[in-house]
Amino acid sequence: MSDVSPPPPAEAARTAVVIPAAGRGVRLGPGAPKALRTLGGVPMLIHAVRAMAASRAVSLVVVVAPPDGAAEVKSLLDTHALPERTDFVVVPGGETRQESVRLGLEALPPEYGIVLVHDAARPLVPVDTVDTVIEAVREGAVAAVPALPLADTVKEVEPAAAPGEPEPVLATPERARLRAVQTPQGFARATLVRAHEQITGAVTDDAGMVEQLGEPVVAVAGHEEAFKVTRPLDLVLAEAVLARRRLNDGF
Ligand SMILES: Nc1ccn([C@@H]2O[C@H](COP(=O)(O)OP(=O)(O)OP(=O)(O)O)[C@@H](O)[C@H]2O)c(=O)n1
Ligand SMILES: C[C@](O)(CO)[C@H](O)COP(=O)(O)O
Repeated sequence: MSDVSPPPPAEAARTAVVIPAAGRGVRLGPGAPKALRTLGGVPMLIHAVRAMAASRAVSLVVVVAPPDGAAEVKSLLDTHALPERTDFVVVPGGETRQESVRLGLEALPPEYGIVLVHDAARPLVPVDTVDTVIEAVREGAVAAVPALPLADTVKEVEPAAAPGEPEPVLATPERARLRAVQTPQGFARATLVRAHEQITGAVTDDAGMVEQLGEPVVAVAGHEEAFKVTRPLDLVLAEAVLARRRLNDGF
């Protein structure tokens, strides 16, 4: 598998990526904002930016930095090697992921018809997954999400009133119909912008907002290495995946 994708067809709509990177990383534990913590000595955000810029279809990456960290993020982008064919913009983020994505969308120049949203917290997504999402949108999907089948059985419960109390199980959804969705999620820009203008309730992903508009969303093949670094154990896994890649690449 190459770590850079083939060039896009000349007539394809231009594609930009918004990377929300403004979260604190509370579940990861005390320390710097999650996106600025290192993996293999390189900030997680830089891994995520490189993963997006590895797609030749991507010509702009908008990084949504921690609200007081835009200068630091700009300096990180200046001091790490990144492809010259890609432009980079940094904007300060907001209180929630949703608000951070909206601020990133507002920074997009008009010529970008396709927008991907990718968590800085998914630093190791392979370029093939990025290209699969872009391809689905180019071929006419309004929204496309990378997704994987589940290994665990999932239960719907009545959430406990206090932590540690038993939770009554309400239902067991049919696992074969469930998917764990990842990022980058890809969109026709106009639809994603409309979703961020109209949908105000709490959501956990951008595709969910598009679903609330009544627009169709398709799931495409995700990848195990696109996992989200959320808790301390995820960092251990991410370091191991990175070490294996470096060994395979011979550096
Ligand atoms: N106000 C926020 C909150 C989150 N994010 C980003 O959204 C992505 C997914 O969020 P998550 O993994 O939940 O990150 P955190 O919010 O940092 O984690 P936690 O909930 O543990 O604090 C991350 O890249 C995070 O930086 C953001 O840009 N702005
Ligand atoms: C967008 C996302 O990564 C899709 O799985 C996920 O919903 C983000 O959730 P988080 O709690 O903000 O990390």
